[in-house]
Amino acid sequence: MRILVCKNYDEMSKKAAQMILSQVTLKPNSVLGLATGSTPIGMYKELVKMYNEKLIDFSEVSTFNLDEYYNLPKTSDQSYDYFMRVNLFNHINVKNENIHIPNGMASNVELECETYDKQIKESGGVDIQVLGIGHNAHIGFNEPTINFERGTHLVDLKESTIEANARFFEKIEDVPKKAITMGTGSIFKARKIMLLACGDSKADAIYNTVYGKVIPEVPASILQFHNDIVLILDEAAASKLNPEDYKLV
Ligand SMILES: N[C@@H]1[C@@H](O)[C@H](O)[C@@H](COP(=O)(O)O)O[C@@H]1O
Repeated sequence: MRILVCKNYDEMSKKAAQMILSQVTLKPNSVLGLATGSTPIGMYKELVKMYNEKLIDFSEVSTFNLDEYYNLPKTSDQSYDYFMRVNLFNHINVKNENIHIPNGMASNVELECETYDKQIKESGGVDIQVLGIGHNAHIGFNEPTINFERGTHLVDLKESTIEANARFFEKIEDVPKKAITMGTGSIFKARKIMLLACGDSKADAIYNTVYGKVIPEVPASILQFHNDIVLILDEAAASKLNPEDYKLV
């Protein structure tokens, strides 16, 4: 695991955007695995800036998002589809047909999950997967559980995740109780993984991800086994790590 620690959120966001820039420059038809949550918003802002400065071209890029709430229409301003359009897709030249986000309103969820996995495979697989992390070390919406799920699936959200995400909704009762998420297995298949975390509320999850046992109760711990993973953290999220294990950037 490579761990880079940045002074603050803005530096973390810039570093992350530079990695996407390098990826897309080297391979213009890259397949990007994208994440939602508040953590990557700064990175998306940087990417939009780079696009406006003509430093990056998304015309051949494909994207696959990690997850979507179940039973929440795309048009809801809390859907991840809406989030991605507002924070990134509406501002860059990615082609609509190259954007993939699980359909949380699918009437046949099993088929939706199978199709999503098939589409990832047919695209050639994810070149770089962006991840945030939940307080309980969930990645995508892979909650702590008793086994690592391979592919895209429907998941029951933990009470703590519902509480953490309630800040985006008017009231906690409005937070969906289920979501469709890529499996830990699908995430792990990405050629490169970049996990972003900021703030001291993520310090324990990061500590367990880096030093803990590799167990499905700590979903992100499986990343210890990936051979091309970088954690980009701010100082607060890295505060429980041994400074010998990271590089200050
Ligand atoms: N499904 C998303 C995750 O992909 C994200 O990593 C997590 C953390 O979000 P935040 O970055 O807002 O802390 O939130 C949600 O649960």
